[in-house]
Amino acid sequence: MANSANAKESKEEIFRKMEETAHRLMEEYEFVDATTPTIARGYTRAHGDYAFRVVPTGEPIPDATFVSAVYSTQPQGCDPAAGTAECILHSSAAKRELLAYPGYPTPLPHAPGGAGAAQACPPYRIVNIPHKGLGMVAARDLAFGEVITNERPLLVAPQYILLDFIRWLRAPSGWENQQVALFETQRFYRMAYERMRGEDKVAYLQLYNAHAHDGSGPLLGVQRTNSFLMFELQGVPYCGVFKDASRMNHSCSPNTIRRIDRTSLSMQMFAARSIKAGEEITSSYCDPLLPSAARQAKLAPYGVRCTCSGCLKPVESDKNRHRINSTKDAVPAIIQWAGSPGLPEGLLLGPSVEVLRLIEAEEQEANEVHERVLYHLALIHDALELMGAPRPEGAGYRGKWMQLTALDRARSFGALAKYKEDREKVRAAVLSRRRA
Ligand SMILES: C[S@@+](CC[C@H](N)C(=O)[O-])C[C@H]1O[C@@H](n2cnc3c(N)ncnc32)[C@H](O)[C@@H]1O
Repeated sequence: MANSANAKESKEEIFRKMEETAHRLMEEYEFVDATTPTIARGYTRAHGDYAFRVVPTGEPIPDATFVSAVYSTQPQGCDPAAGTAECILHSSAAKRELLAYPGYPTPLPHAPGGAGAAQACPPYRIVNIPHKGLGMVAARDLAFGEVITNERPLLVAPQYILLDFIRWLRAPSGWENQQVALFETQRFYRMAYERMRGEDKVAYLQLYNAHAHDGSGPLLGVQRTNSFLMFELQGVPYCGVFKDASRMNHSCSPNTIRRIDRTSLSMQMFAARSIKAGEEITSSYCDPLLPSAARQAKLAPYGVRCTCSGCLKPVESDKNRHRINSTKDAVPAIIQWAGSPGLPEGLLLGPSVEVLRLIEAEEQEANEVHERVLYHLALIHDALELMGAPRPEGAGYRGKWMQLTALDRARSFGALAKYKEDREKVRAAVLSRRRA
């Protein structure tokens, strides 16, 4: 007992020291924001957005080094019932890029009445999960491809802490620099938080914070615990924090597929396989095809020790996942096989079916390799049909691939066009084989 009390004291002592350091260093600097009348250069105000910067007291900052952030509530005038996201953008160019996305802005896809009845009557409940805090469970049986969440983020912000200003902050050590970076980033977040609707403020602060004691501050702590990567702007990755989707716990064998819809600034989670009522709905916080030990190392900062079937039987699972991960684009090989009379019918079919079987055994249906393998199988079966050796499974593979690509409305049109093109190449190859 005495030992654990000492350990607790020393941990608290460390946190107190971290906070003191951040405060001491920040006393040396003056914080200027858009509401401060003294700000002169570079201050922008347009359409309710504003920029701010941090400057050291009494020192002019060269233009090239000042820190600014553009705050914007997005999308504007679209579908107010679906809410808006408060965006912290690292430059005006980033905002221009966000707004210039083709088709932007649109209402959420899967509007109520369609699949998005998900929102009016969610097919999930948020409940306590033993040893995991809150989590999401299926409120009813869900079929492959069903919409689970269909949500706009509460907050969009750069994935990494904006460290630029540390270049001119003369903190004595890397650790102190880090504390100041966390402290300052929290201030960036405060601006965005103040702009949120009341109910969104409450929802945001109710989210779990796994960074409560590392100097992050409550707003940044929630972002670091709950954000999903959404897109890049000017080469900078941006993440979103979601009221409901952020309640999903981790599994290395997740049962959801995640898609970002940029035209509506939203994210959808779909069932990656059948999910039974009461089953936990999960997402993966790391690359699930990494070896188990590497996954556990990536999950440690989230306080997650995964107990999915892959993590419980790592030797066999690592081997299977390595095999899945080795599946490369086989379209050129399929075309070559389709045009070569000497090659057996089952040459490429067998290995593709084997990988599909491993994907199902390892519950990796959410992985992009799943879509790739289904695509290979669709083309192989197209070739077999043209060779006069049709197999009944072909339509199933083709249908499932089409269902998967349709989940991403930005990509589905191009994917179908590529399929037509590749199928044409396969047809030409089979014809040349016949002539040979
Ligand atoms: C994004 S939140 C997920 C929702 C969270 N459980 C809650 O109560 O709001 C991430 C946090 O959930 C917990 N968590 C997520 N997946 C877990 C798992 N597989 N096992 C244990 N804890 C998990 C960890 O505390 C992690 O930092």
